[in-house]
Amino acid sequence: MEKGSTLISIEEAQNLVLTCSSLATILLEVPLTDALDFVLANDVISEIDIPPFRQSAMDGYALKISSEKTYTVIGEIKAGDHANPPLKNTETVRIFTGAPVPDTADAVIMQERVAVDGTRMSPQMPLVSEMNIRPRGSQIKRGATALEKGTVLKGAHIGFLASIGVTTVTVYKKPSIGIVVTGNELKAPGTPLEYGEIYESNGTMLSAVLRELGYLDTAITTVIDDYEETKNTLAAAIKKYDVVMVTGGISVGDYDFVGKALKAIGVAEIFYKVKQKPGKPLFFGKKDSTAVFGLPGNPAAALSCFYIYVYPLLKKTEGATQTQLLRIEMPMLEDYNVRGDRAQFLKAYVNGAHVQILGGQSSAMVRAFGDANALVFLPENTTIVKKGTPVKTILLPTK
Ligand SMILES: Nc1nc2c(c(=O)[nH]1)N[C@H]1C(S)=C(S)[C@@H](COP(=O)(O)OP(=O)(O)OC[C@H]3O[C@@H](n4cnc5c(N)ncnc54)[C@H](O)[C@@H]3O)O[C@H]1N2
Ligand code: MOO
Repeated sequence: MEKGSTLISIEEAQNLVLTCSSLATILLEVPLTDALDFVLANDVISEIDIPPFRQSAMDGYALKISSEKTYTVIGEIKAGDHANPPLKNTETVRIFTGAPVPDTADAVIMQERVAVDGTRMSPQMPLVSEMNIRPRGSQIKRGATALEKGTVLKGAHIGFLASIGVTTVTVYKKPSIGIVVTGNELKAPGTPLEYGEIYESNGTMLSAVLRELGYLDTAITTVIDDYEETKNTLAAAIKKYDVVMVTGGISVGDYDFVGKALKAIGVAEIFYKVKQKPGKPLFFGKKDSTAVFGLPGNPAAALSCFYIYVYPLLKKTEGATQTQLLRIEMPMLEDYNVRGDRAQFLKAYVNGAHVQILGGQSSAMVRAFGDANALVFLPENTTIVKKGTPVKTILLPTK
């Protein structure tokens, strides 16, 4: 344990974030076409069978199976036709994929497996009852749950809901998110840098990452290292947004005003400092219904804390069943010598059957995050991880 501070464990911190976050109370009815990335607030019940009729899965011939070797072609049914001709024992209809299979037919034979001579059709393979016919309701039955409450709507879900005729869905309102970046050294890209200055990138990065995840109600505010200004800016952000992420100014330096300012404006500290690398000085607190994260100023540390702590809170707030990023075990591609004794999150690339720890792990360097599709978690006091050893691998969202 560090002198003069109480570092909590990663697990403790993650649990505190989840127990202290509350579900959105505002529900929205949105057109299905605008529902991507929202979370369903109700189960969606299908009002129809899908497919709504017995449907041909092949281009071929629909028939009633008999002992006859040859059938007479009496017509044709294509997708979208409403015909339902009664078939006698030795009759068949030409049929196409997606077309309704006549009630009297019990098999469809694909056209590659028949011999045709004028209106005479002879199957060239054994016929099996209901072959190449999609039963009515085989994808979903009327009255069944199509999608459950808590589902994060992806493109495929939107397609599935469209297929059962849904036009609007009830979803949780997504949290609004204020990003406050602190530091005298920060300049907006587009202006020349004076000695000692850097370009502001945390706000731009976090807002882009939020956009990737479907959070669009966000804004960035910049504040200099001044106690009064920090207090005023944070108080205004906390009043306005459901979640506030501050970056920088959370460590122990004389000009790190964020902690003091948050306390002064009445943000209750839930934890400050976590036994992890990067992101040791992470702060989490609450004021009224607003969750406040003090993220480290170092860009890669800020992003790492975003995925491990802020992401689950956002997901829980918007009602998602799955709040954590997916975790798998993957064998290491190469040996890795660990620096430091804190538990670590390392930028990594899952490549087929292995995971590779990327170069450029410094929390000041964000480049490797761009190449990463995962974070490898190594518990505290790990010294070396040998090639082939399975490690906990957290998959980053891909877009
Ligand atoms: N005496 C100690 N010093 C530090 C400790 C410590 O325990 N004792 N912890 C170090 C660790 S770990 C981290 S992480 C940083 C966190 O410090 P802050 O959160 O207070 O961040 P700053 O000092 O304001 O900035 C750190 C670094 O990041 C750059 N930065 C800040 N904001 C932005 C931005 N919006 N865009 C781009 N870059 C940004 C800033 O210029 C600094 O270089 O504290 C260590 N120190
Ligand atoms: O923990 Mo700091 O977040 O290493 O960079």
